[in-house]
Amino acid sequence: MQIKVIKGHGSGNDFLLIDEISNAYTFTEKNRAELARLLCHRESELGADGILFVMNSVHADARMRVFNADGSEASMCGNGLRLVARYICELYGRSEAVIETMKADLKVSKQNDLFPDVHTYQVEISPVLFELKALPLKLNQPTLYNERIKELSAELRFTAVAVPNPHLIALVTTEQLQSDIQKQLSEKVNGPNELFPDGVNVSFVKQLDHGAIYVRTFERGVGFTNACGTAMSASSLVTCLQEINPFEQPITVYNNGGKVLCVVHKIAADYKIDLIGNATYLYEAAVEVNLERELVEISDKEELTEQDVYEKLQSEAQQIITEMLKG
Ligand SMILES: N[C@@H](CCC[C@H](N)C(=O)O)C(=O)O
Repeated sequence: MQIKVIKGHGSGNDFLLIDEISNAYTFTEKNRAELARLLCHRESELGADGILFVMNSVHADARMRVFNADGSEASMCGNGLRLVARYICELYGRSEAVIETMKADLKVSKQNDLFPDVHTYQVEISPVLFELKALPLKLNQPTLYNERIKELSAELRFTAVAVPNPHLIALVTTEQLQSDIQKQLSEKVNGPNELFPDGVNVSFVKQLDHGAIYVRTFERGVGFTNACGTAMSASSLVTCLQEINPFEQPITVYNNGGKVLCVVHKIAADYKIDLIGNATYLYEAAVEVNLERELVEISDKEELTEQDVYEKLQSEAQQIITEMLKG
């Protein structure tokens, strides 16, 4: 079969976007998982952290389904949603839209460029759930806020939160960031284990300055990525709860692929987060795929030039991270 894809990224978290609205594909559920495994494989001609399937919705402007590189489906994807936001706004000539995701309909909108000529979108991250059953995390308590998990680390304190995909977050020192603790414990909770039966996205967070943090995430179903949008949003929330950063003010979140802004809102007893960042297209391609024989071949490809300007943002962000982590 021939499939049209757009390869793009949000903070270097890269995706293949497949439009099931304008193209009459007849994918089965099995096909979507197989496509994710085959096309995202880093040794394939494409390679990505996941696939974003854009579909019609009965009650919203469009529907997003996100599949991780290992073929598992995630309930949400913050960086991916910015790409879908751009795609739908451009498709329908709009500056805002509502996108149906697995567990919520989320508002998205076009924003002023975060950096000259970098397409920028804001997406809503919600609902925010602290109940351990929402992740799920099998501990004999209802929530986990800045606490130790003895099976994972004697020194780190973790917060568990679903937005609504599952996140385990620790505020760490530079030494802990530079050690291999994150890799070890992430592999543990994303392999067969009793605590997180569905796996979890694990983030290490370092405060860099007032209103500025660095977040590195090991993503469930993928491994270390350049950035994870829901993780950066959940991490910003954790710093607000710990009174390190303010609610209702932009927090700059640096990551290995660039930077985003997060604004954490407290509405009565609930929280929601605005995630603002790039939605950059790398190329558009037509791909010949044979799922049975696991063959992928690009038949037509148009390289785009947006990445050239994005790299300026990324190198500025990288310099700041290096300087701040030294200090
Ligand atoms: N990269 C995404 C999250 C993708 C899903 C995640 N790996 C999961 O399985 O929950 C983001 O930007 O939020």
